[in-house]
Amino acid sequence: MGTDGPIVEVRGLTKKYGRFVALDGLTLSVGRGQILGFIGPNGAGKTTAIKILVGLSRPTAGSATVAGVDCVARPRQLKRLIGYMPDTFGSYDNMRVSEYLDFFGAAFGIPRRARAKRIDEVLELARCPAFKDLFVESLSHGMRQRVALARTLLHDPVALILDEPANGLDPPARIEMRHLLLDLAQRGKTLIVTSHILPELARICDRVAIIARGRLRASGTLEEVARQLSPLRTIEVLLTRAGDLAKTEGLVRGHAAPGAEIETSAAELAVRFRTAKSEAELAGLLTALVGAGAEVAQFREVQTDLEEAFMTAARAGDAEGAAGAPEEPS
Ligand SMILES: Nc1ncnc2c1ncn2[C@@H]1O[C@H](COP(=O)(O)OP(=O)(O)OP(=O)(O)O)[C@@H](O)[C@H]1O
Repeated sequence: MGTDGPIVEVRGLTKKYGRFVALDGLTLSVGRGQILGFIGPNGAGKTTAIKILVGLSRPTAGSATVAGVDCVARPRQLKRLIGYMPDTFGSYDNMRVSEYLDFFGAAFGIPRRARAKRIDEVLELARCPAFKDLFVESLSHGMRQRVALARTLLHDPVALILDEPANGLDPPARIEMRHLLLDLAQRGKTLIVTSHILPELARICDRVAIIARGRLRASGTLEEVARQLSPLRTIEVLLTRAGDLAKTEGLVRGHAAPGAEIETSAAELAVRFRTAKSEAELAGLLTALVGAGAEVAQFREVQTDLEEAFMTAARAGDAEGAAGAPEEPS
């Protein structure tokens, strides 16, 4: 996956509303078949960036391309390459799902004959062929999300931008949506997905980009992002005997930097600590523990979760704002 060079490429993208900078030099790229989780607190600039990518807004500076096509200079060509699923469905009374998709297919300029076939294909892709003859207004929220996804696929775009696709879905519908998105990536689609349900994103994304106050705070795999936001990682030592806890804590304290956070849990038979030490130094600690007779069941790094990375990035944005970033317009 992701071997053909970037499909979506954003360089130095900046958007100002008057003196207010909503997006400040955003640079990122997403490869073919990759899923990028695009996250940030409310007002971070996600929608601003998405609007530029789908050709609905012009940047103040910088550039954005999809499959090499400039999002500003060539909006007609761009619309064929990109599928955008906003977080609202709209209201469509007295319309069956097939008519709804036919309406959008026509808007995309798909000839009538091809349209009928394409509607069956996208309903298959969105795993909802049984919805075809139902009235749109009778669909549940989860069913609508699948129909919206089918609509997004009608013109066979190379890249999909999905705004909060899992929002408001119950757990089974969320799992179904997750499988659908992974399936589309497998088929070579490039996906940019925003979500406030962070554990959900962590399960499907190859990479994440975190923005706050218009600026990119961290990007890469979840592990890389965690590292960019904090050089410290959490190591957990699990023991088999309570009698080894004090000895383990002592050795960890000797190894860690002065004043380092060390937490010992008798209930879990665990010692956890935050450290910036190298792999070789950690291997040395493990050797010392075993040499001292501690029975170590596990010695491992505890992964930072996306929620924690998100909060760190948001706090960095807030601290910067408090230090004098421009105020929002009234
Ligand atoms: N047309 C506009 N005029 C002035 N300011 C705007 C305009 N559109 C957006 N903004 C401001 O730009 C900032 C970024 O907004 P944006 O909608 O991109 O955030 P977001 O990350 O999508 O937030 P959310 O998660 O709440 O949807 C906000 O402070 C917003 O008030």
